[in-house]
Amino acid sequence: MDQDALKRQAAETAYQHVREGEWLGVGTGSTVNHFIDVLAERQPSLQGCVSSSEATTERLKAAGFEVVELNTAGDLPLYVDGADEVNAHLELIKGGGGALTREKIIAGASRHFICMVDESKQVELLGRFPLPVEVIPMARSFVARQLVKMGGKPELRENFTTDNGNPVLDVHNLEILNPIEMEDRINAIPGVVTVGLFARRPADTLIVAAAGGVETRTR
Ligand SMILES: O=C[C@H](O)[C@H](O)[C@H](O)COP(=O)(O)O
Repeated sequence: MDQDALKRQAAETAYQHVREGEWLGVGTGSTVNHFIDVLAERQPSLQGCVSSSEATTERLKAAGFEVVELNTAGDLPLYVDGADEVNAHLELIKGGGGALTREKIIAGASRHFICMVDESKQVELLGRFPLPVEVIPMARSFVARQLVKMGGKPELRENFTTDNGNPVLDVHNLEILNPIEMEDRINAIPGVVTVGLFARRPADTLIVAAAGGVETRTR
């Protein structure tokens, strides 16, 4: 089975957690796009959606769903998103699509965070996927130098700014032995908007689609 079919299976499984009449937080990326396709087909009568990116907002609206600001919705019962890497503790690397900051805000505001991945995203140690760090433009070089001191190799994501208008540094070669400590250290560098490590707010439920079937794990 190809990766796209696995993503669709993970999305179908995540859909089973969607409740009519409630708010729904929706993440960003190719796996989430499958989830939005499922929403578009089933047309649940939601209270409304909160979106983590302009791209997701556009897709949700095209599928007929109302998208409101998080400020309007308040805390959410459910947030569904993908990830670039996940470990056994359901800690994640996110931000391959650059939506990390809004994703982390919505995850923080949600009671239940479901993460959907295909089996290729599972790792023992986080960090093989370059760790995205969104930075304030004037702090870009300063933050990069601090990341080098931490043993990383930051690369500016070319021709890219986030929905918040900021650049992203993709940090290679980091040994993330303690994800919570690493998240705190990087977030403490002045000029960092968000690091794409989700260790302080890991997923609550992980849906892994593999060739042998879909597995659901909870923390
Ligand atoms: O910024 C993007 C998000 O963190 C995505 O959830 C992540 O990059 C995974 O995306 P995909 O489902 O396309 O692999």
